[in-house]
Amino acid sequence: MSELRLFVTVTERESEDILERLSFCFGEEDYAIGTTEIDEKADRWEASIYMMLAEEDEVHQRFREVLQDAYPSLPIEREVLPDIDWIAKSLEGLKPVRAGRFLVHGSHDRDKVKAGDLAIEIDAGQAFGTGHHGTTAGCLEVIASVMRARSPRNALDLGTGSGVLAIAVRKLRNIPVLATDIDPVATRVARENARLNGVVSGLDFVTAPGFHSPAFSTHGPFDLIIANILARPLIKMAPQLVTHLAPGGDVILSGILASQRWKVIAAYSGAGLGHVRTIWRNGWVTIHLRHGC
Ligand SMILES: C[S@@+](CC[C@H](N)C(=O)[O-])C[C@H]1O[C@@H](n2cnc3c(N)ncnc32)[C@H](O)[C@@H]1O
Repeated sequence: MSELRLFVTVTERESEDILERLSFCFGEEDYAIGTTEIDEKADRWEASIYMMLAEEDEVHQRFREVLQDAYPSLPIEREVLPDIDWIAKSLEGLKPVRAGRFLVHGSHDRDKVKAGDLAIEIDAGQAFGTGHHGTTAGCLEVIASVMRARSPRNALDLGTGSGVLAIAVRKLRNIPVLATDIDPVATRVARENARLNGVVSGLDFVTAPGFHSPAFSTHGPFDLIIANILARPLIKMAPQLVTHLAPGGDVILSGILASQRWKVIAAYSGAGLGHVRTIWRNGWVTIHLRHGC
């Protein structure tokens, strides 16, 4: 059965407000809700809610009620999402992926890199992170926007997997990056990927569960922390993660299903971080938070 997206096109500030209103109305129900930047210069954003086609009438009616007070004449648009072609999907792993300014590709696709692309070469292997998963792609997109707007002096990639996110940070800015993973195979693969991508110096790989290593104090506190793990461990480690964050620092979290995002945001608000934005990719969300905002 087909899926549908109902959305409104507004400014960034309005999209955040509408996201709040939608979550208040739809609460713990199983609808994915999200905001997406459409045009940075024109400050055009979409606030969307996703549902099955059969639920459209009821959700549309409730969406209209949500908008009634503050945005009575805002048109609600609709988009029917394509049914997933599982055969094509199984071939996706072979294709390069674009996210923000990055093109993540396998070694067989070097010729697909165009001038202006920030290319990261990762072959599917023993560690997670080829760019195809919604969480990796979401992190890459937010990393690109944070690096555009801010000037972090160092970064931590917690749960580095293939090393793709740490490599992305180094491709954008020549700052020291600590990349850690609980899995020693991942740190070995990530180190090898960094070498393949020509970003060896300033990038340290350490095997450690959570924050259990002296490396965090030696390299931190960090202006930017990226952690693509899962909602439950992220919630648990919120207080500890924040102690390794520099004042005013940015945090990018992923590995979170759309329905879990409020619990994650609440845990990090409780630890002193403000929500900057949430982006949605294939049912997964990536959350950008900032200390003291
Ligand atoms: C979803 S993958 C993310 C990989 C890569 N950063 C990306 O975005 O594609 C999560 C990674 O976190 C690691 N991991 C899971 N729990 C961890 C923990 N408590 N401490 C450190 N790493 C952890 C896993 O071994 C895995 O490599």
